Amino acid sequence: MRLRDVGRRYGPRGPWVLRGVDVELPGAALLRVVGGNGTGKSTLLRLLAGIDAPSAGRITGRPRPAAYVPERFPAALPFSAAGYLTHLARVQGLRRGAAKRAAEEWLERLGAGGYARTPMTDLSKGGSQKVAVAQALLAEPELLVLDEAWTGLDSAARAELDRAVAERVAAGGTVVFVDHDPRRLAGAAHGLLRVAGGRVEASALNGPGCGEGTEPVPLGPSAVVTVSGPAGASLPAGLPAGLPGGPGSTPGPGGTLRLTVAAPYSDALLRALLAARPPWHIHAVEPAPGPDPARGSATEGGPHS
Ligand SMILES: Nc1ncnc2c1ncn2[C@@H]1O[C@H](COP(=O)(O)OP(=O)(O)OP(=O)(O)O)[C@@H](O)[C@H]1O
Repeated sequence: MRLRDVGRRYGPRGPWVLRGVDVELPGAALLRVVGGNGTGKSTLLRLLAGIDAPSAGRITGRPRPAAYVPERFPAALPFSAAGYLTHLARVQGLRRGAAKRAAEEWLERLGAGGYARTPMTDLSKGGSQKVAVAQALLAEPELLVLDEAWTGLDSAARAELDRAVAERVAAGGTVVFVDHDPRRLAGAAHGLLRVAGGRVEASALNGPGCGEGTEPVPLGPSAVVTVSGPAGASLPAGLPAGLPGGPGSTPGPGGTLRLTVAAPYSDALLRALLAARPPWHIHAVEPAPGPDPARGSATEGGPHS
């Protein structure tokens, strides 16, 4: 997806909020948008999601389907939570049965199954935020745009949204998010979009071309996955490209490789390794060692397959 000389202002004589924005967003990437208050982060997200059109310039190659969780979700809708999501899934092209199942599955995953039949107008702020998140995940979007989507969710639902984000990226999608908490998905993002003075500056966080000072600080918990490759694979050069979470690798015992990844990415990383042809052999998945190096393995055992 490419933004070329994009500008946005509200009203024909309004001040330019964004101007001359020229960035390209990669696939299979998690991108964090940062910037001071009122600099235009939400404006940029609405342009990316296609909710607003640019006042100048062009946006091309938007992945489809695209989905968006707005900062403020209109909760006063004449539906139950499940009714609303089923309706949206139908609009997105799912058949009646599949739409109902997708709605129920996402409400369950987010811990909102108990109020699936509750009218939207009666939902708590947290309940309505779960519906806001569920509506964006129904159609397995290739582009997912999240504006403070974790705000108002309980910790289990926040962790579920982290997992859903990792799944979208593992499936080759682009996820762009803003969050006031700098620890949100810290260590997992592949790039930064910094909004300042009406401009947007993109920088890579993992992989080649990392700018100095833009390395992610791994504040969140990490997992270590010990693997060995298919026979004859050279380590780590033989690792499949574009692994979820951009894991770091260090040599492990007995010719194995230890991959360190932000915890929300561990399931997606395991799936990607097992889905590789030929598949990789998983020896252990354990929390990254804390300050105590004597801490043992959590799930040392045989291969997962
Ligand atoms: N619908 C609108 N009509 C008029 N002006 C708007 C509208 N939406 C945003 N703006 C203005 O555009 C500027 C950027 O707002 P935006 O919400 O995009 O910034 P932000 O960085 O997301 O802010 P915050 O950090 O407070 O969430 C602000 O001056 C805001 O007042």
